[in-house]
Amino acid sequence: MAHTPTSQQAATTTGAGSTQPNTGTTNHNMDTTTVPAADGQPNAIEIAIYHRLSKVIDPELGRSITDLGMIAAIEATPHNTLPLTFDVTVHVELTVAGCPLSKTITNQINGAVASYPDATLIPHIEVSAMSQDKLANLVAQLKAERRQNPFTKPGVHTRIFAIASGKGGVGKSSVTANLAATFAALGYDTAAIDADIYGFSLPRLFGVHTQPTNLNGMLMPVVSWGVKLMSIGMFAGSERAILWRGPRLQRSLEQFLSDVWWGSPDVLLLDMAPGTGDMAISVAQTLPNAELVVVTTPQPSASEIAVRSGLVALQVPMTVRGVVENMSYFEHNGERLEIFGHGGGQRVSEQLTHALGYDVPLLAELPLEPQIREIDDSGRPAVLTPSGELAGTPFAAQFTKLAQSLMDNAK
Ligand SMILES: Nc1ncnc2c1ncn2[C@@H]1O[C@H](COP(=O)(O)OP(=O)(O)OP(=O)(O)O)[C@@H](O)[C@H]1O
Repeated sequence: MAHTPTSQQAATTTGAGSTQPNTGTTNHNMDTTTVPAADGQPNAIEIAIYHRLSKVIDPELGRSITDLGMIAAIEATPHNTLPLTFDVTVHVELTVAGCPLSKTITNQINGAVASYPDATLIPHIEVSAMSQDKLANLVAQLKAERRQNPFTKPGVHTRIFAIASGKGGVGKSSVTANLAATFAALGYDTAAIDADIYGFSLPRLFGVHTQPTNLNGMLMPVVSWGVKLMSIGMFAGSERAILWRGPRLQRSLEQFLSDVWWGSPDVLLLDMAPGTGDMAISVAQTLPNAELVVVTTPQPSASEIAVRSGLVALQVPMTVRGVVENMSYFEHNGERLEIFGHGGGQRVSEQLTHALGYDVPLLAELPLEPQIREIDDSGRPAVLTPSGELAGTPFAAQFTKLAQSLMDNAK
């Protein structure tokens, strides 16, 4: 049962007969009928706590936990012995039992209750899972709001960069991972999709060993190093079969877009399969806003095919934003050794500029560094320090410049 606090320090009674806490932060316009008080009659502390909980955001859905219906009940009762102290029990219903982020959410709820300024509150958090019906309603509501592919709606501001290469092994996935990590470290809300469905690399490069949470058929991207990620490589056996409804693999991208709750990222990167294949056409059809970034190494065998991967823009309405040359040189005793030759990136830039009729600049020339491979393979993009900040290395500086030039460059 909920009790109205008796202390004037905890609450003041308004002329309308409703009890309001005397904190300047209270939302006096809040409809108190929505406050799930245990006895249906919310008291001042319960109203104030509900308001404070409306600021707690579910990390996966990016919505307030009160909007999501996750607060099932709040009960504030005076403490048995301590004066001006209340026990506050918050009944939280998570979307899925054993949700990996439950600790984050409950810690935030604890903080919101314990830091209440007008009385001493002792938090008690009771965690359970939503009923199937409630969850189904919530997912239906979220799906209705989001509708299909969220990146093609009018007014969507997400910049989408498809990272392509002609040849495999030139470092396209490594560039995607480091660029995504750089965007996230610079403060952009960043998402990345492994569109390389047979040769997926992003889970390894980001050290992801967990599966995305499946909310009644809507998937939550896995967040690693600040980047929202989705890859076929995150699914094992039977789950993989569920994700790939039917044999039409080309639908994979559409499914990643429409079946995953992305929120509203500033940047979406797609790690494309090597080659000039169907996926590029599929991206152009599904994401008409996508811009292509072509990765090559300096050697002609890579750059010739890289040009072809950029020429897909002649067939579909897609802009090639620029070229990145990877493994350009190896620095040894202050000397730059051009192990894979010279000029591949520049050649791709010139040929695409000529063929497409607009400037396709060479955006970066990245070094070959064994350390980069070692760090990438350890599950941390090499641009980041172990604590997740941008490293103070020339390599991280080059990626920062690359990220900024991509964002500065108007579509
Ligand atoms: N600049 C670099 N210096 C050192 N190693 C690199 C560099 N870029 C990439 N690598 C390493 O080269 C290998 C191939 O890179 P990556 O997997 O990113 O290539 P890819 O183009 O995506 O290939 P595929 O499409 O076949 O998966 C990886 O082991 C990666 O760590």
